[in-house]
Amino acid sequence: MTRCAVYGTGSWGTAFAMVLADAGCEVTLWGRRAALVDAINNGRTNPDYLPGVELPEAVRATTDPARAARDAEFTVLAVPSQTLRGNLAEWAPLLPADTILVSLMKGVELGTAKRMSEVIEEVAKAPAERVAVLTGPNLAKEVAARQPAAAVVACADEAVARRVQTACHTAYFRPYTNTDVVGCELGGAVKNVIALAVGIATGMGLGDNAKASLITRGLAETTRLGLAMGADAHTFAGLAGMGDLVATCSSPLSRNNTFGTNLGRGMTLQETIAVTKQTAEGVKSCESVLDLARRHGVDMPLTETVVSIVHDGKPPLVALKELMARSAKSERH
Ligand SMILES: NC(=O)c1ccc[n+]([C@@H]2O[C@H](COP(=O)([O-])OP(=O)(O)OC[C@H]3O[C@@H](n4cnc5c(N)ncnc54)[C@H](O)[C@@H]3O)[C@@H](O)[C@H]2O)c1
Ligand SMILES: O=P(O)(O)OC[C@H](O)CO
Repeated sequence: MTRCAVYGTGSWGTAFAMVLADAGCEVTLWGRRAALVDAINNGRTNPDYLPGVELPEAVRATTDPARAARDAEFTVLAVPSQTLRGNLAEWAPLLPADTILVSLMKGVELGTAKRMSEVIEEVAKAPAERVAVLTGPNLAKEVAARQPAAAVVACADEAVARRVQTACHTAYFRPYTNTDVVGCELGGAVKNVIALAVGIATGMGLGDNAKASLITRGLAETTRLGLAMGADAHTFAGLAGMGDLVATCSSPLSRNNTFGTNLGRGMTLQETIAVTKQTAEGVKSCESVLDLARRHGVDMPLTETVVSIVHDGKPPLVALKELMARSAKSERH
């Protein structure tokens, strides 16, 4: 039986562990808290992140990272993007030498502006051919309810992407493969920033025309950044780009979208953080995405606007007026 280790017992780590188990794998989840690990092993639930969902028998949990790593053909990483480097430095010496590392994360590291696969390669000293990324429109609660979804597995080595695809293919979860790792990762990270913008628009009471315009122009600036970084433009029309933008920007299940809605309704950043129980990656990654854009000389006005509202306290109404007053442009700009 294929052995998988999943590091992170949050909503997506747990939901993806279920997918792997349903696809026939034996999964060990690593979690920080003994009480949660105990609830998973003895109660067959994750009451903190997926209450009411019964976990398959093939999902077990441990607080021991070495035990999780044992004989893992696939090592899946599902912790917040900004803690990955520190977490993986601890786990890397425990991992089997030939394990395939799979990133579920949708963020860009603050300070270095590195994508998660780059952090993994660096910290685990793994070649790109052993690092895969799984992304796409995958709201954890829907996947945990076994509602149909498609995803993308990206890896520089297509054969490795196919191995990951086989390990997580179920009747309700349909992964495609792609070799454009840069494009797939950027699609996942930048959509969180655009979901903040759409959420803010919702909170301000703006209409569907405004939201559709944000989604579309958000995709345009994601694609511009991607092309400057060597990604394939087609990726952004796929599940990692358009697909994830549509899911995240239209679903109240999205933490980024909800975070933006609260800000748009007039909550302060501190108040919004206080009511947000899970990881909303865009809050930190908007700054690292803007950093990436500047490093590559790419204009990303929506990302810049989100940073100015979230981190510089610009009132959303002022930001909206400024965006609308930008000089007229060709759509292909
Ligand atoms: N939830 C989703 O629907 C979803 C879907 C696709 C991708 N993702 C991505 O998956 C990644 C994980 O998100 P999530 O939804 O599981 O988040 P979450 O907030 O539900 O869970 C995060 C997990 O990381 C753990 N954690 C927090 N700080 C930590 C630290 N310092 N060290 C070790 N562990 C720590 C938490 O205890 C928790 O188990 C994010 O990058 C997110 O964008 C989430
Ligand atoms: O809840 P969010 O905003 O982190 O979005 C979850 C997933 O990334 C959707 O694909």
